[in-house]
Order: sequence, then C-alpha cells, then structure tokens
Amino acid sequence: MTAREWAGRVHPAGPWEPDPGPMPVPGGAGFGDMIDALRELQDTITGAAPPPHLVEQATRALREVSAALKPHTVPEREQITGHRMDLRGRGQTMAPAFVPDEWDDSRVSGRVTFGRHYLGGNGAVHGGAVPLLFDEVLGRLANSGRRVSRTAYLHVNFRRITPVGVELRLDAKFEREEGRKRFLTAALYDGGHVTADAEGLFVALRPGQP
Ligand SMILES: CCCCCCCCCCCCCC(=O)SCCNC(=O)CCNC(=O)[C@H](O)C(C)(C)COP(=O)(O)OP(=O)(O)OC[C@H]1O[C@@H](n2cnc3c(N)ncnc32)[C@H](O)[C@@H]1OP(=O)(O)O
Repeated sequence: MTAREWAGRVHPAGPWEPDPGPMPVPGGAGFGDMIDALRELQDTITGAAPPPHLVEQATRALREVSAALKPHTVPEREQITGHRMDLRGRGQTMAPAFVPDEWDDSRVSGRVTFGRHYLGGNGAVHGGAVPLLFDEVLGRLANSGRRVSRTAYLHVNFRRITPVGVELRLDAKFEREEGRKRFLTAALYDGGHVTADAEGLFVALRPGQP
C-alpha cells in the first residue's frame, strides 16, 4: 500500500482522527522518530555556531544520510511525508508540528511551538512561517470530511510578534460554505494575547482539477 492510499484509509475518520488499523504503515513505526530527529537537527543547526572542523564533519554525515536515502526516492503518490496523517505535522517538517487537542469537522483547537528553525529575528517567528501554519491547519479543516479544496486566498494579520520556542494555542473555525467556497478563520495565541489571525477561502476542486 502506498502512503497516499494509506492516508485515504485514515481520511474517512477525519484528518484529525487517524485510524491506522491493522494495516502495514508506510515507513514503519519509526518514521515519525526520523522526522522528529530532522526537526531537532533543523533547530540545532539554525542555532549553532560550530567551529569549522565540526562543520566539515557534520556536512559529511549529512551527505552520507542523503546518499543512503536517495535510492529510495519515489513518485509523489508514494511519498510518505505529508501523507502520514497519524504523525505530528503529517510527518513533514515544512511547517511546525501542530498538535490538535479538540476537533470536529467545524473547528479545531491545538498547540504549536515554532522552533529556532522558524526564527525571523529578535525572537520573533519569520513572517512567512505564520501563514504557512495557518494554511496547514485551515487547509486540513477545510478538507475535513469534505471534498478536497485548495487555498484561493489567505489573509493574515500580524498583531504582535509570535515568539520562537514558546508553546502557543491555535483555534480554527469553519465559518460557512457557499457552493464550492469555504470560508475559515483562525487565531494564534501567546497566553491571552492574539499574535496573529487569519481568514481563508478554500475552493472545492471540480473532478479532475489538479
Ligand atoms: C491524501 C492525503 C492528503 C490530505 C491533505 C489534507 C491536508 C492538507 C493540508 C494542507 C492544505 C494546504 C492547501 C494549499 O495550500 S493548496 C495550494 C495553494 N493553492 C493553490 O495552489 C490554488 C491555486 N488556485 C487554483 O487552483 C484556483 O484558482 C482555485 C481552485 C482556487 C479556484 O479556481 P476554480 O477555477 O476552481 O474556481 P473559480 O475561479 O471559478 O472560483 C470559484 C469561486 O471562488 C471565487 N474565488 C476564487 N479565487 C478567489 C480569490 N482569490 N478571492 C476571492 N474569490 C475567489 C470565485 O470568484 C468564484 O466565486 P463565485 O463567482 O462562484 O461566487
């Protein structure tokens, strides 16, 4: 079974409620550990100022890992990252891992921590990483129990800095549906303060639309 078929297997229960069942899991039980290790590496490299000899050593080690994995490159449909709905962040490191606490098909509330990798400057998360998180969470909610849709627009307001290394709360809501158009909103909180909020339009795809 490809990762995508497996994702389809878990999707009927809702993308927030994976049901791996007894089927073999692509990448095995340890795939999430590998992705967590990659997250840790991204944060560590971002924050490190190593001496040159250690940089050379680290470069060699990273190239060795790439060389070992490269022969296992697969077409998109068989790719595991992004398709493992049972893993934090769908098993990919593009966005910080969102951990849902409560959800249904119309809202989700959860926690997220932007690691050092997402630093823009002065302790604030990069201004491009915040919309990435909103698109990830709103996109999943827009598609929860529904036909696949794509982001048509995403409006983000940056109200305060979003701090790196702090656990934040994200609340997202499916507001309304008008034909193929789905309108959703979300807000990101540092304690009691909103750091950013968003409104997105997701348009359900017609059959055969990429
Ligand atoms: C397998 C497991 C995977 C599961 C993954 C789940 C997790 C995923 C999580 C990650 C998720 C990440 C998600 C991602 O990041 S998806 C990637 C980012 N998004 C895209 O690449 C989308 C690119 N755009 C398009 O493909 C098309 O433009 C779409 C499909 C959006 C619409 O083109 P289409 O030809 O189909 O429709 P239409 O043009 O007739 O428009 C239809 C209606 O919509 C209205 N409209 C359209 N655009 C806008 C606009 N900008 N402002 C205001 N209104 C707009 C339009 O006026 C019309 O309204 P009305 O006149 O009918 O009233």
